[in-house]
Amino acid sequence: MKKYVIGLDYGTDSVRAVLIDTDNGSEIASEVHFYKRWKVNLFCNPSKNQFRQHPLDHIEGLEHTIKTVVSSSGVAPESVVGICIDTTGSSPIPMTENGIPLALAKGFEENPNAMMVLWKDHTAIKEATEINNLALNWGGEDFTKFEGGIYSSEWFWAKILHIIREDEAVKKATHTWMEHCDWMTFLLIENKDLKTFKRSRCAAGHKAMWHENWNGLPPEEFLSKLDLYLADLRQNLYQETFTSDTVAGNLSAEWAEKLGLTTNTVVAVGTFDAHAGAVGAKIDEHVLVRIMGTSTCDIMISSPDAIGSHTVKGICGQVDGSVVPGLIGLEAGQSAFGDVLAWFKDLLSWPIDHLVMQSDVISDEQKLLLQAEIEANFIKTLTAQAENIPLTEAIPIALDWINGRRTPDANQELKSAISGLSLGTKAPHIFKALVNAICFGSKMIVERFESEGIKIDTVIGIGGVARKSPFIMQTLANVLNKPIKVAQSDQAPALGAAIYAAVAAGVYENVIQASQKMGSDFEAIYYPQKEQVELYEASLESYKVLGGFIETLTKSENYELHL
Ligand SMILES: Nc1ncnc2c1ncn2[C@@H]1O[C@H](COP(=O)(O)OP(=O)(O)O)[C@@H](O)[C@H]1O
Ligand SMILES: O=C(CO)[C@@H](O)[C@@H](O)COP(=O)(O)O
Repeated sequence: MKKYVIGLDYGTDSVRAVLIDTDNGSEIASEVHFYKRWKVNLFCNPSKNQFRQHPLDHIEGLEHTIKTVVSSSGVAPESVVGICIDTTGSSPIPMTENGIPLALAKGFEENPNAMMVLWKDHTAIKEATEINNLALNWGGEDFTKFEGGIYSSEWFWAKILHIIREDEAVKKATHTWMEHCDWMTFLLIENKDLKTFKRSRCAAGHKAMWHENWNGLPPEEFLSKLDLYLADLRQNLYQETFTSDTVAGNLSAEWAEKLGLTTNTVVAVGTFDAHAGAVGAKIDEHVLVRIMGTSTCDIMISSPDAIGSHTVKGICGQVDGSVVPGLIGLEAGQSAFGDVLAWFKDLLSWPIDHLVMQSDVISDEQKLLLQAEIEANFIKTLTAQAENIPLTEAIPIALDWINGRRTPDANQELKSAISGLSLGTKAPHIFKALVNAICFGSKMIVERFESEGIKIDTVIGIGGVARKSPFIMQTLANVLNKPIKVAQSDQAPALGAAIYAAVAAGVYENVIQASQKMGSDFEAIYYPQKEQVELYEASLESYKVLGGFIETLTKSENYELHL
């Protein structure tokens, strides 16, 4: 009997499922579901950097996408041998004693603090600073050392600390917290015992300071210095963690029926989107896989012997088995990549949204047509014009820190800046400056890996921007001065999740073997252009000077008054 697996990828705006043939990785069916509540900005407050998602958005997406790929593929339910789920992270969810997300419990349905705190929520900057100060000064082990030496407000403990201090009712009603990838996995399987449920190594290691060296999560002695709540919570979390080639459990009878599958299907331990994406793109040692979409994640793997006891500074962690079991997974990234350009598009759209679309001069029907035309050509036209501006023309210098800086050296308090504006600066000049900025931010990550002794031979790009923008990919190849291969798959993270599912179901012996057979091929390669490389080197220096200036300004005593 032929065997199939399902990979599910929960992104920022939507969830995608793919049904994959385990023989060769070919995609038999796929389906996307956009989160309904999130789409209309419910429970979010961007001016406070608050981004929450309702668990019903995730349940609806789970049911719709899996049901659709199973029925549209026409494969026999019993031939679907495994499922694996990846999600964004750190995206923790408060859970009740009965193992349900708090926002599904009576009285908490509309409370954003009872919902999933999305990776890009930066409400916990103060709490992250508190964790960093304690880790450095408490006189014991520095528990941030395998997480780049700086704990981020995007991560597990900082977010929890923030919520429980803000909301007494949520604090009282919450029994445990789960990463999004763990909750989705827990939901599908038969075993509903919170104590024995297998949590993700990837999530725990990169975001919750879990490490074998200190036998799991940071000890109560450390957590209690932050808040007694955290020390109590630790008892309801976990000690052991598992890699995604492991079976978390079999599909429950209830979900098998809902999805049109059988209880023989195994569900693998959950993971993060970027790490799954790297597997979908055939990651290997000395290969940097960049997942370039709303944000970027930069993933590498290294043998434990090569990395030894060295801790790489300023990245989002090095974790045994977070990508490939047996190897150390390294993660870095930018908090905004495509989001920098999405912000600019939004800014330029203001007169369209507030004047053109409110005008009585054109009919509603014409407005709809106009809106569709603008949407189809907005980025395309800016790109075409920006591409034609030579680098020798005055182009502003911008920073990519519009949502703070994830790496190198996390600092989510930083903001973006643009310098070098003149009366001659037009929108395409600023667009080009922003494209340069996101590529310079990428270069800083590559420089950090290399200066820390992690050799990069090949760069692979996956994700929306990698596939949709040859302009950005060419700029990136010039800035990095390295060729970049772009993976063919539209759904590399979901494909990577499917690869984990195939190993968990016993179809392949290990992740590398399965990834070689099932991983994505490549559709394009961008080579650096010599003269451009030299010109970009000069602009990179200006980016570093501007960055240094903004960092100093942010630290200065009176700066907040000017915000
Ligand atoms: N042609 C393009 N040029 C530049 N940015 C783009 C282009 N197409 C999409 N984007 C950006 O890509 C991001 C979405 O990336 P995608 O990988 O599809 O989603 P996600 O990161 O949520 O998984 C958005 O920020 C969008 O602005
Ligand atoms: O930070 C991580 C993983 O560690 C990502 O989940 C996060 O950047 C979100 O990724 P997307 O930009 O939505 O693809």
